[in-house]
Amino acid sequence: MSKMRPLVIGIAGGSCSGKTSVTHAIYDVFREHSVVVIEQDYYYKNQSHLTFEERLKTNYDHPLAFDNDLLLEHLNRLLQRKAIDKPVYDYVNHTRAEEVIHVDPKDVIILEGILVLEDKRLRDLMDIKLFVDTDSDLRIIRRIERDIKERGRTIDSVIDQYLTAVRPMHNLFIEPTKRYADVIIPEGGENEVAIDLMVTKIKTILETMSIV
Ligand SMILES: Nc1ncnc2c1ncn2[C@@H]1O[C@H](COP(=O)(O)OP(=O)(O)O)[C@@H](O)[C@H]1O
Ligand SMILES: Nc1ccn([C@@H]2O[C@H](COP(=O)(O)O)[C@@H](O)[C@H]2O)c(=O)n1
Repeated sequence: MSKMRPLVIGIAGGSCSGKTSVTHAIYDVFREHSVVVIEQDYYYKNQSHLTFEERLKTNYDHPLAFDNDLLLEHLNRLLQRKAIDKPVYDYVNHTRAEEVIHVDPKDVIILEGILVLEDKRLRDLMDIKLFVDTDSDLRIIRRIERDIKERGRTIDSVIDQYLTAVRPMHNLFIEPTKRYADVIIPEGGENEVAIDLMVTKIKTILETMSIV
C-alpha cells in the first residue's frame, strides 16, 4: 500500500441510474490494487429513536436525510490511512443496522450516492467526479422492480414515494449537481466505453502515484 494520499472518485446520479453498477465495474478492475467503496446510503441518519410509522414520513431524497458529518469524518480518516467502522443501512426498517463493517484504508476510495456531488465538503475531497445519467422512465421501472424485490415495498408505496419525494428532489437537488461532474456517463453500467475510459484514467493516476 502506498503512503500517498488515496485517490477519491465520486459517483453521483439519480436513484437506479446505475451508480452501483458503474462502481462495481470499476471496483472489479482495481480490487487487486486496494480499493474501498463507501455508499452514501449507508450514512442515512440513524432513526432508531423513531417509530416505524414516523420513519415512513422521512424524505430520503433530501440532503438533510444524510449524516454527511459522519461520512466526512470517515472519509478524512481513510485519507489519513486510518481504519473506519462503516455503518450498515437497513432499507426495510428505514434505519441504521446494529452491525458495522470494519474498513481498512485503501489506495482508492469510491464514494457513490445520489447526493455525493451536492455537498461541497464532499466534492472538495474528490479527484474524479462522475454523474451517471439515465432517463427517468428507465429509472422508475428499475426502482419498482428493485424496491419490491429487495426493499420490501409495495407498488403503491413506490409510486407514491416517487411522485412526492424522489422525482421532485431529483429535479431540485440531484440533477443540478451534473454541472460539477468531470464526466457524465449515460446508461450507467452498460456503458463499456465510458467505463474503459475511466479505468484508463484511474490507471494513469495510480501509475503517477507509483501504485500500479
Ligand atoms: N443497464 C441496465 N439495464 C437493466 N437494469 C439495470 C441496468 N443497470 C442497472 N440495472 C438494475 O437497476 C437497479 C438499480 O441499479 P444500480 O446500479 O443499483 O443503480 P443505483 O446504484 O444508481 O441505484 C438494479 O436492480 C440493477 O440490476
Ligand atoms: N429508508 C430509505 C432510504 C432510502 N430510500 C431511497 O433510496 C434511494 C437511494 O438509493 P439508490 O440505490 O436508489 O441510489 C433514494 O432515492 C431514497 O428514496 C428509501 O426508499 N428508503
